[in-house]
Amino acid sequence: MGNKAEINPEKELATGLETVVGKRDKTVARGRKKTEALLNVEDLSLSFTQYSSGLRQTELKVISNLSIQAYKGEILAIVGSSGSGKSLLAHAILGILPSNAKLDGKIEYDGNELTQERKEEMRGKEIALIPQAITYLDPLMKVSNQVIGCIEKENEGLMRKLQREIFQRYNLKPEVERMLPHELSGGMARRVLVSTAVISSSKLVIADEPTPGLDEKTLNETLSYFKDMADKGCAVILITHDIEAALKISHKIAVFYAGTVLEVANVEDFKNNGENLRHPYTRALWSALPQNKFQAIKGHQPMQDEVIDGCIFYERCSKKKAICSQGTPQLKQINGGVVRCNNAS
Ligand SMILES: Nc1ncnc2c1ncn2[C@@H]1O[C@H](COP(=O)(O)OP(=O)(O)OP(=O)(O)O)[C@@H](O)[C@H]1O
Ligand code: NI
Repeated sequence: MGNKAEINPEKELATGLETVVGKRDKTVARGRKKTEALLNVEDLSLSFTQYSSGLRQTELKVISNLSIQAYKGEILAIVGSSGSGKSLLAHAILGILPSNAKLDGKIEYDGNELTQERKEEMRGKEIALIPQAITYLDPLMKVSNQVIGCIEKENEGLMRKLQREIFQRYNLKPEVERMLPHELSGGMARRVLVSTAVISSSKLVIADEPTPGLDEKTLNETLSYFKDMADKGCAVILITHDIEAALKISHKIAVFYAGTVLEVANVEDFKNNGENLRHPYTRALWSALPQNKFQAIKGHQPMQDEVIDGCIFYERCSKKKAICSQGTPQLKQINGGVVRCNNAS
């Protein structure tokens, strides 16, 4: 990343792309507080309609009562076990769920409801997804054309210039422009995907597990791209299994479990002995970190078709009381974070 000081893509992007992309969202309500979230997800539920034998229709609930916020200039990490609903949340925000999905609750962007129409309008422009795999790119289209996306002829020159600057910044040599996706190495592919988000001048960037299998150097490099985006004023959502990586760059950590959020903690809460963490599951994740001796907890996340009356973590919780088996605990604000636990105070 030795070229960083010579070019200033942020400035280029801020000026150039206003002209190119043209219509930015002008629906921002005036006089809103600066602290308002760029993305506000409230009480989101998601289920899939499924047909079993004899055309019997069933609803499989995969996300329930899920609330999170993302703020400009901040990185929100989303962690949690496999199947806890992390990718589906990203797909719900981008409006790319399959047709048998039923979504309830509120998704607001910049103070206004994010309808399916608005999601489609903003996808790849105002809101970008950095997918996990290069398979999301068209295998038959040159890399540079995919990074630039669909643009009007008169803007092509400016976009090519921006693309070259961004490639240079991310250490992608000029010949990469003419390559097809299968010609890229794993690291190059990741940088191409990041470039797609950067050139889009998106304000909300969602990265879905961008780091698995990376060596230490490439991992840190990838993390630094997200930090750059947040420093530039973007709201970044980083979906990851790698809590240690998340702790390096994030401001807040949302802990997902079986389709809901059990805690949103500040990164500082993970320091020292983790005693400021609010939920027993987050504390268990903390104990499972390598520096804390990988202590695991017994049991597994409930399956979607299991009916659970009380707290979703009840079976595995070491602090459970009788009340925890009856009804879902309310989401409480504690010490600058939120938690869904009867015992937290
Ligand atoms: N189209 C679908 N129909 C039915 N169930 C689905 C569908 N898509 C996803 N699911 C289920 O929803 C749950 C949440 O999936 P999701 O992909 O969001 O998990 P995740 O937290 O991203 O997991 P991972 O960490 O493994 O990527 C999973 O149990 C998955 O099997
Ligand atoms: Ni996923």
